[in-house]
Amino acid sequence: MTAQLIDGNALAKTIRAEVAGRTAALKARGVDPALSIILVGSDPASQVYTKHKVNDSTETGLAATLETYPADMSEAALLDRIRALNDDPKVHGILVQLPLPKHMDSQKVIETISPAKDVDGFHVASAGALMTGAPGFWPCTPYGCMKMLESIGYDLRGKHAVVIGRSNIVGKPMAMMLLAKNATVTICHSATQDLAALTRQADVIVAAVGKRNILTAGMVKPGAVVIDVGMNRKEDGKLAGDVDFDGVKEVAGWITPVPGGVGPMTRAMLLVNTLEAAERAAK
Ligand SMILES: NC(=O)C1=CN([C@@H]2O[C@H](COP(=O)(O)OP(=O)(O)OC[C@H]3O[C@@H](n4cnc5c(N)ncnc54)[C@H](OP(=O)(O)O)[C@@H]3O)[C@@H](O)[C@H]2O)C=CC1
Ligand SMILES: Nc1nc(=O)c2c([nH]1)NC[C@@H]1CN(c3ccc(C(=O)N[C@@H](CCC(=O)O)C(=O)O)cc3)C=[N+]21
Repeated sequence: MTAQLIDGNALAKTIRAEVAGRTAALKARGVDPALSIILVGSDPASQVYTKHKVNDSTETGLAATLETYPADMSEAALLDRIRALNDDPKVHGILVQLPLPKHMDSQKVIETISPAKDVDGFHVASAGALMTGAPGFWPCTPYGCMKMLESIGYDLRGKHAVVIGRSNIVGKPMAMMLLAKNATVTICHSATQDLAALTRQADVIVAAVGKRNILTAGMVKPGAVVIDVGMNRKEDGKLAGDVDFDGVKEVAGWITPVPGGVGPMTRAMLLVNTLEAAERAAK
């Protein structure tokens, strides 16, 4: 193996410790940072993820409440519940776990969350703030990827970053964050022609597609930094990313594993955003 590993578990642990310290300081000033998580339906994966988020929060001293509702809850009832949380000064962050049941309009639900409490960073106002460089919450997954690059002291200025995937929650905000650090950014998607020709020119590659082995060794320039956002279930039930880890690690300079890479960082950045929301509310 030539690549050095960027350990998401270890970095997330450091970040959680920082959050715990800042949370204690805020509590000493009489503000109890609080996150409300809403889960609609009983998707097993979502149940596991939301439980993880509650445990992470409690561990760092943040108060997290998980509200679960039946899959047939009406959209109107969910919007009413979000508005009540918007108006509750004791609640600093609101997260509605995705995906929502099919009869709901996810974007409408997200736009109902107050931007001041949008700790997922999915609101159109949060997206606009990121695009224009205004203060606002950054989506946790790309934010975590930026922290991983920062942790290795990587200077993005003038570097070519290739992002594979253009979703509103990962690919697009990732590209904006890299651009803000003065990288030259290429965004690839399902209609991209000759993906390999583009990735071979990249100093940094972020894979956020949701397909195994979308990035293989022959597509990577020696020494490049490879960040794997993908989460796929293998036939044996184990998690795998979008990157052919065993092949790419022989070529890349740095690489993130799955599991233990971007996933734990996403959860850590949710805590950072929630704490930030509480600190802003306390001002
Ligand atoms: N680690 C973490 O914390 C998180 C991980 N994830 C994981 O990251 C992955 C991406 O998530 P998300 O952005 O929500 O997914 P989406 O399905 O919303 O987006 C996938 C993107 O990949 C593009 N794409 C599909 N096929 C190809 C291809 N052959 N070549 C190039 N691009 C392609 C799509 O292009 P087009 O737009 O043209 O359709 C789309 O832009 C998933 O595996 C998800 O599970 C997501 C969130 C958090
Ligand atoms: N409103 C909302 N916000 C989200 O941020 C959100 C969401 N909905 N819906 C689902 C996706 C997915 N997501 C993950 C985050 C961390 C891990 C994670 O910690 N993964 C561990 C492994 C966990 C395991 O073993 O299953 C790892 O990669 O090491 C996984 C998935 C957040 N999402």
